[in-house]
Parts: sequence; structure tokens; C-alpha cells
Amino acid sequence: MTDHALLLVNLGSPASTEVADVRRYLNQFLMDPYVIDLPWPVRRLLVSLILIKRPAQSAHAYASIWWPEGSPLVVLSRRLQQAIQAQWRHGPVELAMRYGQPSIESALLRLAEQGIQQVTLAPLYPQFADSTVTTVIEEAKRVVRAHNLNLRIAVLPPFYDQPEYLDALVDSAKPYLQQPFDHLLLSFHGLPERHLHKLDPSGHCLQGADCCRTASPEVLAHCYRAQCLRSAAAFASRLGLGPEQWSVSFQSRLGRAKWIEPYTETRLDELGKQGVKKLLVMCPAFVADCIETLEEIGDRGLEQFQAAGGESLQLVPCLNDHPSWVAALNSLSERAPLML
Ligand SMILES: C=CC1=C(C)c2cc3[nH]c(cc4nc(cc5[nH]c(cc1n2)c(C)c5CCC(=O)O)C(CCC(=O)O)=C4C)c(C)c3C=C
Ligand SMILES: [Fe+2]
Ligand SMILES: [Fe+2]
Repeated sequence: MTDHALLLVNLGSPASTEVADVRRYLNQFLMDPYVIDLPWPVRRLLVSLILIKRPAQSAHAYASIWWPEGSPLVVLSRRLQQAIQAQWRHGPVELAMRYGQPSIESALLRLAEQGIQQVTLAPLYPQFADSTVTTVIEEAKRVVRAHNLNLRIAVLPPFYDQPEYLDALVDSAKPYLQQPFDHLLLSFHGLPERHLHKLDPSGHCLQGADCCRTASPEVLAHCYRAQCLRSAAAFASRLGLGPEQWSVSFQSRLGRAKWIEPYTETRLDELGKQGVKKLLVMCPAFVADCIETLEEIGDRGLEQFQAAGGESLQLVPCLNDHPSWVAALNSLSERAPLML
């Protein structure tokens, strides 16, 4: 059978490091109601305010990590696509970005034109969030409806607790963990607390320090923070790390709203002040290195840590196109259930 495609979807990047391209990308990204979940007029006003200064700042940050071939996130996702093509036995493997190019729309239209009957949609996010997973699924549904495409769609569910993902994380991190280090910080992308409350009609989330550990399966299915903590604990347990050797934090806060804690910035400061000298940082919510890992942690995080008394910060690369991850993603995608 060669009519069943795999469509990998990552977040996306600006087309270039020009301020105008970064502004266009940020506008598309932040105007997504799953990312800034406020009524349209409020969202429009807020995003317009963000777009006054942010594009120039972000363009500068992107320029500091950009590769000759383009955005690291896009280049690394392309490498993953090429590597997994050798393993996916059912048809072509395509790559799309939720924001910017190549779009989900262009990828699905290309597949439909080739006579593809079924697509396994793989949002490349281990932990569930509306701002990542739901928006990809909704965009794919919109495209199928708008173009009346005759496609069956399966969706790869969040894989935060799946052995293949956790084992791939261990394999990819092992060379770094074998070097001497004082502490391992697992820094996940952050999320406004509001996003958690919205998906938790039971009112369990963020009530008490232990809520993520005591989440019922229903709450866990939509609680990004609880899923991050499960991934972190499973990873640490596979490596036999003791509770003092590692901790979790959440990065990339934007705006004034309260985001899930502890913040990475705060942890970097605390760890430096507590006498940690050699820090390892991993970012398990990202499957490909990007501005958030390379610039926010690798550059700015290092400065913060050193200012607090730390010596070295070793950023562990994301899964990227590590052979264990390629095999893991292939096998997880094989099991993806049909949605449409
Ligand atoms: C309200 C704002 C944001 C939410 C919510 C959010 C959730 C979220 N994002 C990722 C993964 C990535 N985000 C990236 C960049 C990025 N994220 C935001 C804002 C929110 N993210 C902004 C404004 C940016 C752009 C960079 C900047 O200007 O600082 C990236 C990297 C993109 C790249 O080109 O390298 C990724 C990947 C997750 C997983 C997530 C929810 C859990
Ligand atoms: Fe983000
Ligand atoms: Fe929760």
C-alpha cells in the first residue's frame, strides 16, 4: 500500500530574519485563537501592541541562531522528514508548519493531488496543549472541509508517556549525562495558567502544590503541566537520577498573565545561587532545536546562570533527527488512530 502518507507538523518559523517577515509570522501565530485565547477585538489589540516592539527584538534573536540553510527548526524538521521516509512503508512523508511555510494547506493539497487516500497527521508535540496540538488538528480539518478532500485522517496523540519517546530522549541525552554535571534542569515551554483552567471543568488544576501528581486520567489527558511532569519523572527514573539531581521549569513566558511555574529564569537564578556550577539543560517539549532552546536557553540562559554564580550551562540537543527518535516516531505513527 503506498496511498497512506505521514504528515509531520511542527510550529514554524519566520521566512527570514528580516523584521517584516518576523512581524508577519508573529501576527499569524499570535492571532491564532488557540494561542491567545481572548475574544477577537481584545486579541487584535493585544497582538498589535506586541507587534510594536517584539518583531525587532525577535528578529535580532533569530539572526543570532539562524543557519545558512534557514531556521534551525525548519531545517531540523526537514532532516527528520528525510530520515523517517526510509522507515514509513505506506507512502510519502510530508512536512508542514502550522505558521509560515510549508503550510498544512499546501501539504494536504499536494497529497490529495497525488491520489493519497489516508493521512496520518503527526503534530510534533509530546505534551498536549490547545495552542499546539488542537490548532494543528483544527487547521487540517478546515482544509479538508474547505477543499472537500477525500482523505481519511489519523492523528498521532500526545506521546509524553510513551516508552518510545522516553527511550529516545534517554538515548539522545546519554552522551551529555555521562559527563560530570551538578544538576539537570528539564525546561519545558510554558503556558498561561488560563489555558489549563479552561480545559479542566473539574477545577483540579493548580489547586495545591501536588495537583499534577494526583490528576485523574480525565484531567491528565488535557493538563499540559501534568504531562510535562510525567515525562520528566519517567525520564529521570529511566536514568536512575535522584530527586536532588534534577528539576523541572517552564520557559518562554510572554506578556503579563500568570504562566505555569516554576519559571526557568527563576530556576536558573536559584540554581546559580545555590552553588550549582555545571548545569545541564534539556528541553523535552521541543523535538527540534529552535529559537527557544538555542537562544533563550543556550545564550540568554547561560548569561543568567553565570550572573547568579554558575559556571557552565550545557544545552542538551533536542531529539532532532536522532536515529532512536526517527524509529520512535515511525512506530508511534503506525499506531495513530483514525479521526476523520
Ligand atoms: C501566548 C503565547 C504563546 C503560547 C501559548 C505558546 C505555546 C507554545 N509554543 C510552543 C513551541 C514553540 N514556541 C516557539 C516560539 C514562540 N512561542 C511564542 C509564544 C507562545 N507560545 C512566541 C511569541 C514565539 C516566537 C519567538 C519569539 O518571538 O520569542 C517555538 C520556536 C519557533 C522557531 O522559529 O524557532 C516553538 C517550537 C509550545 C510547545 C507551546 C505550548 C506548550
Ligand atoms: Fe511558543
Ligand atoms: Fe493540572
